[in-house]
Amino acid sequence: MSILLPTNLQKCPSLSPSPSPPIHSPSPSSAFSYLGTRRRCLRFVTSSVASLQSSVANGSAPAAVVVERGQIRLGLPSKGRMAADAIDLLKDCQLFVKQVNPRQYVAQIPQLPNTEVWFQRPKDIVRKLLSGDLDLGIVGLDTLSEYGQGDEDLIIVHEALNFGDCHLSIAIPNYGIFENIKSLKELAQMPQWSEERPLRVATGFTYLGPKFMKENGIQHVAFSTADGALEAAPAMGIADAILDLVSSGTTLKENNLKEIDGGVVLESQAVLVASRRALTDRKGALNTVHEILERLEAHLKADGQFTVVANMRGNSAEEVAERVLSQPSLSGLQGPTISPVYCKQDGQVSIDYYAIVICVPKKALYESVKQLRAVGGSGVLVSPLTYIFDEDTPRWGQLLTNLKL
Ligand SMILES: Nc1ncnc2c1ncn2[C@@H]1O[C@H](COP(=O)(O)OP(=O)(O)OP(=O)(O)O)[C@@H](O)[C@H]1O
Ligand SMILES: O=P(O)(O)OC[C@H]1O[C@H](OP(=O)(O)OP(=O)(O)O)[C@H](O)[C@@H]1O
Ligand SMILES: [Mg+2]
Repeated sequence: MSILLPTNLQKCPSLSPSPSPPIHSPSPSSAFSYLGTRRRCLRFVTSSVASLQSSVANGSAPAAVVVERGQIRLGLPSKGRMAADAIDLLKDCQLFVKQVNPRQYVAQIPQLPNTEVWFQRPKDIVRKLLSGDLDLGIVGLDTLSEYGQGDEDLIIVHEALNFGDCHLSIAIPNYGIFENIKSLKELAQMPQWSEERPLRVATGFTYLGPKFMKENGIQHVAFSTADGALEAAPAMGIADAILDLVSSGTTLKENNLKEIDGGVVLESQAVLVASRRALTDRKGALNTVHEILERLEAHLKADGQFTVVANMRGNSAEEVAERVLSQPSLSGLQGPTISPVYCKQDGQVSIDYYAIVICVPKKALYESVKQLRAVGGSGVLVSPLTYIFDEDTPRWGQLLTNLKL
């Protein structure tokens, strides 16, 4: 298996041995002061030339010490598909990112006064988490996996932010020698591939691609890389297959390519990621992550649910509860809330109806309405839910365990 790296990386001057640079001691200063030589010097404090070389080769930044600074830094995608959705998600959590104009790369969230937002390309968010220049970030799992390369410093705090859905998948032409190939196994077993003439795969994922092929025992593979429009590579004769992100599948279809069984490397969506070092060593980082996580969980949990209110005739709250709970989709989050509906008839206050309130998953709405009707429910009102704050935040407990706190 071989990887054809872009020539600029092969010739990168940082890959050749160089004398040790001077060591500068870190000093607290404004965010901007770390963007120049000072940060590069700081990195050398903990990075040997050898580890720096390997970091440069795999595209990640070397590990750094936690430099003191007043603000927690959250990296958000500066452009592309994820940018607007990330800001919208935070807005839905009542965290309003105040960006004066789209070309300004730093912004504030008034609700989190100790936190500043830095807009960066998704892959740079991952690199800067690793180098200690960011503490938290929102990126796609694909980008995190490719550029994070399983680094233990990266902790996924929330793995399903509900946007940026796509998968990383191998695709081959649906014509010629590939016409009847339907699976990765069949692709690997084609007699065409040998040491001298490997299966040529074009991809931007030069870490995940070879790793996946190795894990699947596929030997005769060579990777080439490009920044985009990879779907053209097979028709141009540059590659036999591609490994790229797919969401609607339109680009593959329009370029006469198909996915194959066993060819999905990764299912991806946006995730909230943090630097372990920042969470354990940076004052305030853990509190910030707790608040963001609580808001995210409350919003995302509510996002999949409707509140359903209905009236039901009955003799007592218990009797109505039994009828409601006899239906599989009507138990709500903890059970239905049932309250008497007071009516005045002939000067007398009586209770003939009970109001029931339940939360139902959006996908189960119609089924729930049918079940409500089946047990005598009427006047069904459905409204969206904004937040569900549970007693505790499950992911927070997992995070503390992960951090051994
Ligand atoms: N159809 C899709 N194609 C590519 N990415 C997608 C798709 N659907 C969702 N995504 C998500 O959006 C992320 C960002 O994609 P986008 O193309 O906007 O940025 P980028 O590729 O990192 O930047 P650039 O293309 O400018 O280098 C991807 O890493 C992935 O998580
Ligand atoms: O399944 P689909 O919905 O068709 O989406 C998949 C395409 O979208 C992305 O390309 P992008 O638009 O980022 O262009 P690029 O290839 O130039 O990066 C990705 O690299 C695929 O080419
Ligand atoms: Mg792209």
